[in-house]
Amino acid sequence: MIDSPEAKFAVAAVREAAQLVRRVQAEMVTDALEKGDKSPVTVGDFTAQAVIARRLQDNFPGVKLVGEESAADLREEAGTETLEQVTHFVRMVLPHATAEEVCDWIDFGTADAEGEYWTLDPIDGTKGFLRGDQYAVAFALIKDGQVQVAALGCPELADATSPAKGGDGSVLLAAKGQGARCQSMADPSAEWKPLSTSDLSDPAGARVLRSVEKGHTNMGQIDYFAEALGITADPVGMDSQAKYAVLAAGGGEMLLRLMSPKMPDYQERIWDQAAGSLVITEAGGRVTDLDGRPLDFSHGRTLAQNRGVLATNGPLHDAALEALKSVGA
Ligand SMILES: Nc1ncnc2c1ncn2[C@@H]1O[C@H](COP(=O)(O)O)[C@@H](O)[C@H]1OP(=O)(O)O
Ligand SMILES: [Mg+2]
Ligand SMILES: [Mg+2]
Ligand SMILES: [Mg+2]
Repeated sequence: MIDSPEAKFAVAAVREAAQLVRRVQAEMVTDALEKGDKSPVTVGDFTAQAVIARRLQDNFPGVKLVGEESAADLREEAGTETLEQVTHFVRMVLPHATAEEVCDWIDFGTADAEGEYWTLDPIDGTKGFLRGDQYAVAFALIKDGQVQVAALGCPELADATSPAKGGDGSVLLAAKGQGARCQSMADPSAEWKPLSTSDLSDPAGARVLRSVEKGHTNMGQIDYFAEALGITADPVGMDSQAKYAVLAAGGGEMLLRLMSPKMPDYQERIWDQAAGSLVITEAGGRVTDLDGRPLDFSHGRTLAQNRGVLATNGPLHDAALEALKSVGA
C-alpha cells in the first residue's frame, strides 16, 4: 500500500497543497473568517481543500471526500473577497479555475463518512498557521473504520525528529501494515527516511507533547499527569498533527489531548486524528483514547465513542494510562 497509487497520490496532494498554503501565508491579504463554532478559517484552508478535492476527483473518480471545510460562507456576500483570493491561489496550480468551480470542489468534501472515503484537514492547526507556528495538511484514506493510508504535510517542520520550526518542511506517509516514512517537503526525489518511535521505557524521562491553545486541552491536568510520572521537563506545546509527526519520529514519547474544561463534551473530528494516528502506529507507537480504547473511525465525522487522545512511543503507554486515571483525566 505504501507504493500504491493511493499512497503516491496522497503524498503528492499534501505536498502540493502545503506548498500552496505556504504561499498564502507569505502573501496573506484577507483576515480569517470565523465559523459557527468560533474557530478561524482562512484563504489557506479553502485553497488547500479546493485543490486536493479537484485532484482526488481527477485521479480516483467516484471516491468520497470528508473534509473539514465547506464553501457555504464563501458563496455568501460577506465571503466575496475571500473567494476572490482563494480563486487567485487555486489558479497558481489550476490556471483555468473559476470561482464557481472552486466552491464546487470545496463542497465535494461534504460527503458522508461511511464505507470507503478520504478525509482531509486542509489546514490542521489554523491558529498555529495564523501565529506563524506549526500547522499541517492532513489527509487519510479510511475503509470500514480503518485508516489505510495517511499523509501529513508539515511546512514548518524542519525535521520530524524535533519540534523545531523552519527549514524546507516535511512530508510523512504511512500505510497500514507497511510502516511510516518521511521526506523533505521541498524535494519529491529526496531520500525517504523510515520513522520509528523512541524506545524509552522510563516514564520520568518522557517528553510530553501538547497543544499550544489552552482551549484545546487541559493544561493543569497535564502538569499533574507529568508529576504523577515523575517527569520534570516541561511539556512541549505544538499546534496541529505536526506533534504526531514528532512522536512518530522519536522526538517525543507522549502526546495528550485531554478534555478541555471549557468544552467537556468535545468530540474529536476524524480529520484531526486519522492521518496522525496511522503515522504513529506504523512507526511503532500506540494510540488510544484517555480510557485506553482504540480510536473508532466508524461513527461518522467524529470519534463519538472516544474521549480525548493518548499517543505514546509504545513502551510507555500503560504507565501513561495509569497516570491519567490517577489524576482523574
Ligand atoms: N475547541 C476545540 N477543542 C479541541 N480541538 C479543536 C477545537 N477547535 C478546533 N480544534 C481542532 O483541534 C486541533 C488543534 O489542536 P492543537 O491545538 O492540538 O493543534 C485542530 O485540528 C483544530 O482544528 P483546525 O484544523 O481547525 O485547526
Ligand atoms: Mg478549523
Ligand atoms: Mg484540525
Ligand atoms: Mg483545519
